[in-house]
Amino acid sequence: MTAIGIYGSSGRMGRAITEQIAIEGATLAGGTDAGGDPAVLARVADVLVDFSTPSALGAHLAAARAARTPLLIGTTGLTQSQHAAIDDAAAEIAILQTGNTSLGVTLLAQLVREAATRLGTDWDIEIVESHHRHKVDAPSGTAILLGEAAAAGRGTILSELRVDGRAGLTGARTEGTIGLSSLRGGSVIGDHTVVFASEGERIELSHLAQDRSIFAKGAVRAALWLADRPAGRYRMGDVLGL
Ligand SMILES: NC(=O)C1=CN([C@@H]2O[C@H](COP(=O)(O)OP(=O)(O)OC[C@H]3O[C@@H](n4cnc5c(N)ncnc54)[C@H](OP(=O)(O)O)[C@@H]3O)[C@@H](O)[C@H]2O)C=CC1
Ligand SMILES: O=C(O)C1=N[C@H](C(=O)O)C[C@H](O)C1
Repeated sequence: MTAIGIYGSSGRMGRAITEQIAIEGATLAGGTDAGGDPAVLARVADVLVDFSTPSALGAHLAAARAARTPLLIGTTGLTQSQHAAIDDAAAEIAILQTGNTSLGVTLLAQLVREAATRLGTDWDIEIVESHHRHKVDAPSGTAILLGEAAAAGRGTILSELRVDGRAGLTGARTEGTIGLSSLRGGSVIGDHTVVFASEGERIELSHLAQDRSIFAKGAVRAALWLADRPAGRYRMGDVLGL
């Protein structure tokens, strides 16, 4: 039976994934938190999931690579150079990196891409996300994922179009840009709305997470799928056939 190791096992997501592994009758190889040994866990696990913190990514990638153990990266707030390090490691092991492991957001990203493809640049795209007061990164990994889907629908990459937050005398909106805005408060698990706004009409595509178990279910499903994959960088869409 496939044994799953968890980096960040005592955190909110680590605990939800531990519960999900038990619900599915899968096997838990063990877990680490700050100060743990990622290399030992990588050697005993068949597949690893990382829901910890960006500063730990380098050590987790190195451990997974050395042990040749596939790795699912759910941690958000990653830099461009960390994405380059993931690409590098994916030449040797199977890696799935995603800002959201839920089925709903994976489908939403497809819908957003489709809408952005069909609607011209006179339809402004704005992404609004809300999360609990403990979240340390903004905008959320999901907002970035949805922004990337919208940008892909417009035939480009998010960094070409992205506008983060707005304050002060900003001037009028530049056509074709994609705005990202974040709210933080209370216990919100994770809400995302992609707004397509034109003259006289507006389309809003939303996903509202009501329980962290949706991420845990997707993470366990993706980890079991990833365990047997050859080296390469994968997406949730590959797991779910979307
Ligand atoms: N992709 C997705 O679908 C989702 C992604 N996330 C992302 O997952 C990450 C974790 O979220 P959440 O569980 O809410 O956060 P928490 O703060 O609750 O948990 C983070 C965990 O990581 C541990 N940690 C810190 N440093 C290290 C380290 N060097 N090695 C191993 N573990 C370490 C912490 O341990 P300690 O307490 O000892 O510091 C803690 O147990 C965030 O980036 C979040 O955005 C969250 C939900 C869904
Ligand atoms: O930190 C969280 O809680 C979440 N993080 C992910 C993100 O940054 O998008 C996914 C989910 O929205 C919950």
